[in-house]
Amino acid sequence: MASDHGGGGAAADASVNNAVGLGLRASLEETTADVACKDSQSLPRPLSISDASGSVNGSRFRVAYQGLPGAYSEAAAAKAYPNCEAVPCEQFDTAFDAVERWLVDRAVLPIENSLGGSIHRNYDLLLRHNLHIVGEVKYAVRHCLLANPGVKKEDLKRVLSHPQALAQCETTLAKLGVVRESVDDTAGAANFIAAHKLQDAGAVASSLAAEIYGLDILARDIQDDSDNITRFLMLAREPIIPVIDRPFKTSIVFSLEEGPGVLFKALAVFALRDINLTKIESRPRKNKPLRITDDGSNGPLKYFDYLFYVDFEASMASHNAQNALRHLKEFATFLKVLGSYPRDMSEA
Ligand SMILES: O=C(O)C(=O)Cc1ccccc1
Repeated sequence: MASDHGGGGAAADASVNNAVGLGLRASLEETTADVACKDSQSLPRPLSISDASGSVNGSRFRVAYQGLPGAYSEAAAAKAYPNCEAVPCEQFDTAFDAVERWLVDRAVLPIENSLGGSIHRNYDLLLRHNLHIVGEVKYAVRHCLLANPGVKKEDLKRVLSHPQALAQCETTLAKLGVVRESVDDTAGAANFIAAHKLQDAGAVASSLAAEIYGLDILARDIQDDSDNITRFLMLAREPIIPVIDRPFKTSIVFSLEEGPGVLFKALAVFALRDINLTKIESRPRKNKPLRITDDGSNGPLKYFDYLFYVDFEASMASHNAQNALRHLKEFATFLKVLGSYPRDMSEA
């Protein structure tokens, strides 16, 4: 399992060491599952943006996630940091702020899914905040169709869930002929239908969410493909120190000049050094969406400006990766290393 904490490996983690110094290290007595299985009345209240008191109340390693207990991000946090305290947050920004303000040690961010593809908004968040990627986990998501006790499939007129979950269950939901409604997280959908005792609405969420919110499971494994893997990133205030004695991955973001072959040239810096790319994603450059160039004869031309997010299989501690990035810097108009971290080699 890929973890930047608790494994005692060679990747010295500056922020974990800080956390230990401040007494924030995870205790071993209570697991995240223990926390998640308490009844919903005693569940931790999600952090909101106004929770700036800095009241770090215990000694456990704290991992913020967006959503309510029973969300898949909570399970991903537990996979990455087995004895952590998973801290539910209303929004991703709250989770990121909580790390920046030392309220928690890590934030978890779902970034891509084998069925639904990239979670674009979360790519944008990586640049908006100044956190570092320190780990990744792949988690096999198994969706259930949930409803209040007594409600049958035929009663359902609408189904609520996270947009990725709805997309991953498209075939099942289309067969049911229900209206799909997007909400912030899967467990939030389960909580909503339970709290409002809805008789005509279901939720797509985990079996744990069914248990927590007292719902019935009408169907299990309703995702379009049984191999439904989501990749989550672990974010911290400080980068980890990369090593070369185990498989590492590095995530970067860059932008390029306009012109023929520029992306080809950028990707060649990796190909020339035999560095394998595992992901490329382009996003509009939000603070500078258009590039204006003057080609002389036709006057000013407007082009869309893009950011390219690339993951490659090498550690920033390797000369190969350093040379590739030095080469890329020669012609990239912007380049940032988002993190160099151990690859999750586990079965999802
Ligand atoms: O809403 C959740 O439970 C999440 O953690 C986000 C998500 C949604 C669907 C698949 C994977 C992660």
